[in-house]
Amino acid sequence: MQYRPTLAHNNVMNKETIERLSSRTSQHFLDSIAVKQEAEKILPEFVARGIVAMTDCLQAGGKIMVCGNGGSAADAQHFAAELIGRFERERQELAAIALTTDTSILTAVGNDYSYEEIFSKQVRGLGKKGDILMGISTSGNSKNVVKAIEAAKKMGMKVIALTGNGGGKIATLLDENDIHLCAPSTRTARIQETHLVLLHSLCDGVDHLLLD
Ligand SMILES: O=C(CO)[C@@H](O)[C@H](O)[C@H](O)[C@H](O)COP(=O)(O)O
Ligand SMILES: [Zn+2]
Repeated sequence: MQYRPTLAHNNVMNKETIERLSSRTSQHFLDSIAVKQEAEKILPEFVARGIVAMTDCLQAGGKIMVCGNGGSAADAQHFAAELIGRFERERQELAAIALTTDTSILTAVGNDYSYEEIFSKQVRGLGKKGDILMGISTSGNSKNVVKAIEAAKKMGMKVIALTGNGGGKIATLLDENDIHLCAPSTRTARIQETHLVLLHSLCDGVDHLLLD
């Protein structure tokens, strides 16, 4: 593929290009704000239910397992890090594990079974009744997250699902014991940006219940 010459290549500060790129960035901010404003109308009560469920689980000696693909794998790790480490305040370590990080497990299960099984086998191996599985999928359709949720529900675990796009297949797997946080957008980037606010709200709420 041949790249078009850019500002850097011809070293000319092209005003029209800067304006066009600035305008695209402004639009990203505006679109992100709009989705978050819509989410603020519908999701806080469900986030509150998620906070109570997580705090109950942790106080009873349970743990939170988190999975997702791509940007959502990064979100899973980000969230587990804030529970094990800290969010905004010092507190005890909270039992959380991202199922996206052990490359030996991921490659062995992906290679020997299938990519669809990479999270579900960890859920069956590490999970127990009373734990929570958090599945993050912007489409709601990633098969490895779907299978992890199916495995968790079979084991009597509560599920917190962060989705978008109407919830996809994942929406059909959840019941009244579970918590569904569905970002009101069909665009992956916007959904991911909303998920980050949801994850930080969950951290904040757990800290509030534990510390205040
Ligand atoms: O971050 C992005 C796009 O913004 C991508 O890496 C994205 O996470 C990947 O395409 C994922 O495989 C999408 O999976 P999902 O969110 O639909 O479950
Ligand atoms: Zn992304």
